[in-house]
Amino acid sequence: MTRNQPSNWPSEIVFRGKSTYHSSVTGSIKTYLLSFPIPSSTIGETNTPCKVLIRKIQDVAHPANGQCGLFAGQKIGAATFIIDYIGEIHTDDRPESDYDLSLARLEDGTSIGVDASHMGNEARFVNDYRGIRRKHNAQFSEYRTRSGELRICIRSCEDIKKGEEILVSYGKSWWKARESFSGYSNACDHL
Ligand SMILES: C[S@@+](CC[C@H](N)C(=O)[O-])C[C@H]1O[C@@H](n2cnc3c(N)ncnc32)[C@H](O)[C@@H]1O
Repeated sequence: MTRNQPSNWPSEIVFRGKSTYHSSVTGSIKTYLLSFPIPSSTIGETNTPCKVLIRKIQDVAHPANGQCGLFAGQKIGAATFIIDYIGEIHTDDRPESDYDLSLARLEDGTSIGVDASHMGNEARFVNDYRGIRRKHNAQFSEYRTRSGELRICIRSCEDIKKGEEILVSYGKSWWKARESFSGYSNACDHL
C-alpha cells in the first residue's frame, strides 16, 4: 500500500511510496527482485501500514538530538508490520550512505541495497536504539509481497505505545564501519 507525502517531509528528499530501480540493476536481477515464486503464507502487500510520524528530536540526552526520528502515531502491537523501507534499489557501492540497507546478496556475490538517502518514505527516519533505549522495539525484516516483490519492512518486536520512538538495530557492522565518526550533521533542518 502506498502512502501520501507527510506535510513535514524535507524538500530535498523525494518522497516515494514505491521502490525505484537504479540503472545498475540489470534485467535478470530485476526479475529476481520482482517476481520470485512465494508461498501464499508469506506476508502480503495487503499489510496495512501503521500510522507513523517524523519528529524532530529536541532532547540533549538523545544521541541524534537535532535530527529526526520515527515515532508511533498509534498504539502498535508486538510483531506488527509497521511500514515498508522504501528507497532506490541498486547494486553499485554506496559506502557514504547512512540510509542504505542490504536487501539481498546473490550467489555471484552481487549485493543489492535499498538506499533512502535521496528518496524514500518515513521509514528512512528510523534511528538505532543505542544510547536511547535498552533494546530495539522494532526490526528490519525482509519479505515478498503477494506479487513476489522482495522488500524490507520495519516490524515491531514488542508493543509500542502511541508517541514512542520506533527504534531498530542497525547492527554492529553498521556502527563498526563508522567508528571513525567525528560528528553527524543536522539532518532535520526542515522541521
Ligand atoms: C537512517 S538515518 C536515521 C534518521 C536520521 N536521524 C535523520 O534525521 O535523517 C541514520 C542516521 O541517524 C543517526 N542516528 C541514528 N541512530 C542513532 C543513534 N543511536 N545514535 C546516534 N545517531 C544515530 C545517525 O546520524 C545516522 O547516520
